[in-house]
Amino acid sequence: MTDTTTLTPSDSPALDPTPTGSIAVTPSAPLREVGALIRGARQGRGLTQAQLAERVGTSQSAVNRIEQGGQNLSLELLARISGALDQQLVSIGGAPQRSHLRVQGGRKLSGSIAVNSSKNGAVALLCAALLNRGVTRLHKVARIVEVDRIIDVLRSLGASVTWSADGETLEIIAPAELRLDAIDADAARRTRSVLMFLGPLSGRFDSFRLPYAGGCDLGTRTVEPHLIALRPFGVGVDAQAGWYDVKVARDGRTTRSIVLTERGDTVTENAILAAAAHDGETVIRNASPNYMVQDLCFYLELLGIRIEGIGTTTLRVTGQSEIRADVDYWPSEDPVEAMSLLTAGIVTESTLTVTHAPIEFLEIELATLAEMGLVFDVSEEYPAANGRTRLVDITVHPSKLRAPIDKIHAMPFPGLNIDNLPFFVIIAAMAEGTTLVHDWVYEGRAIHLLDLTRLGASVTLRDPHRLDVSGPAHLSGAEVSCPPALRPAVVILLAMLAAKGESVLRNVDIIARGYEGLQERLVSLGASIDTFRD
Ligand SMILES: CC(=O)N[C@H]1[C@@H](OP(=O)(O)OP(=O)(O)OC[C@H]2O[C@@H](n3ccc(=O)[nH]c3=O)[C@H](O)[C@@H]2O)O[C@H](CO)[C@@H](O)[C@@H]1O
Ligand SMILES: C=C(OP(=O)(O)O)C(=O)O
Repeated sequence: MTDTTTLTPSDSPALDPTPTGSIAVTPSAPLREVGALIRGARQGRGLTQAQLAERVGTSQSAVNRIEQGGQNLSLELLARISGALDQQLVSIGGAPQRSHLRVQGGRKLSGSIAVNSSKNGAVALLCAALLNRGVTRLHKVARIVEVDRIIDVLRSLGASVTWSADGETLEIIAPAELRLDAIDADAARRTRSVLMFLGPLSGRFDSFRLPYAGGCDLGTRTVEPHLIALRPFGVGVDAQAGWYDVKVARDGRTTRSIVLTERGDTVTENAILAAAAHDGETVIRNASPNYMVQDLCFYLELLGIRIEGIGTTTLRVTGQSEIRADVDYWPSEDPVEAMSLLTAGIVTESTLTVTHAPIEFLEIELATLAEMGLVFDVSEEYPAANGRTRLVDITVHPSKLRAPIDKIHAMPFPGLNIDNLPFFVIIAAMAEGTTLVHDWVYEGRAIHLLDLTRLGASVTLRDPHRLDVSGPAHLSGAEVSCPPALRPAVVILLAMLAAKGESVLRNVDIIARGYEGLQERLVSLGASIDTFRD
């Protein structure tokens, strides 16, 4: 049997702090049994009720009621608890269950929606917080699974990481002594970002171990650039049986020069973190000036680290072996989420406003869209809560789109963001003519976008990096299994919003890795999306 929660604009499943009026109760699974399942899974993760409550955005007493079977549960809340515990919870009939979405497509969206802070900024800031012996308070961090994974790793190392009762603020206090042997290798292996512990830890330890890094299924992503970047700090890494064995040979130098072999985002962050953790001055050349790197730099400046050249490809970082500051920081808004929401409006031919869009990191995307005939308005700029990032509101209007003359390809910032490139595939599918989309960065991301053909889009693979996309497509509903890659998964969901009739997207849990409440937020704009489990 299938349990279904229907979400429509009028009953969007506000995950209120103490969920009462639930949308649907699983009739076949008595609440007590569900409560016991949650208790078991929570205890298995070594979490207290209060810690689970923080992650879900509810109160400890609500978790207690849920575990006792005394609290009605919506499937949406169950999915959220599953996400917080990183585990499929409800297993009606035995097999572990995954979430799926049923989309009634072809509806226009309307209204306005604000962009959340970014996944990629958040993970860098969480790793950076390890450097600070004072208290770091990060405000409005997105409640996403990727953040939870890093929090799990930080907690396993002995850090105190707590969400405020309103779920708005994350407080991180690094321990006096890190418990490196107790690292949660399981959580660490599911995120590539754990690599960014290399930089901070190299400042504090002469030898340590880190589990291999994970991430989306996008093809091979080497760690070599990270090792090259950290060599000037004496960092040597031996990769063995799922672990990086790291040794740091200190040579007393107080000036270092690093030339990055790739202008990668996390490698730049690792180099900055290592430079911040070491006394003296480090010059980093071929640095990425991308949004998450800037976010990290703004936070480090608050910690007292001097960084010249923020937003450029040459950074001069003056580090300190002892950093102790109590700081509040508001991570900046996510250009990739902004692009996702803009795409929702574009492909459904809606008038939709996306507020709090970080314009510096969307300029090329907007210029490309303008070439494709998109009609849109951009508001005056206003500062983000961090006081540094420039924001705008962007309103897209229904437009007759055409293929651009030239291919669309990504470049390190200030080029078109590689994580925004997949959204251009569905946009190109709605445009008149043929567009060549070139993803030279990832060996295995373009292939996931072939799933759009299931909905009637004309997308063909020239080779693993190049897609020919012809339009305009008249999409119609279909059943698709979610690709194991975050952005392609969201692209398929957005295409389903545009496709006439009913679509089903199976196994959508990966979306929660990088987006907070995406389904609910699309529903609040007029989309019809049901969440269900088999
Ligand atoms: C947590 C985080 O912030 N993740 C982002 C970060 O990952 P991250 O910084 O980990 O990206 P990688 O280092 O894996 O780089 C992505 C791919 O691009 C290649 N490459 C990169 C730069 C370059 O100058 N030349 C080159 O060939 C790499 O070899 C790799 O195959 O950057 C990626 C590229 O913007 C984004 O997709 C990820 O969302
Ligand atoms: C590729 C991505 O992230 P990660 O580097 O975390 O795998 C992404 O955000 O699309």
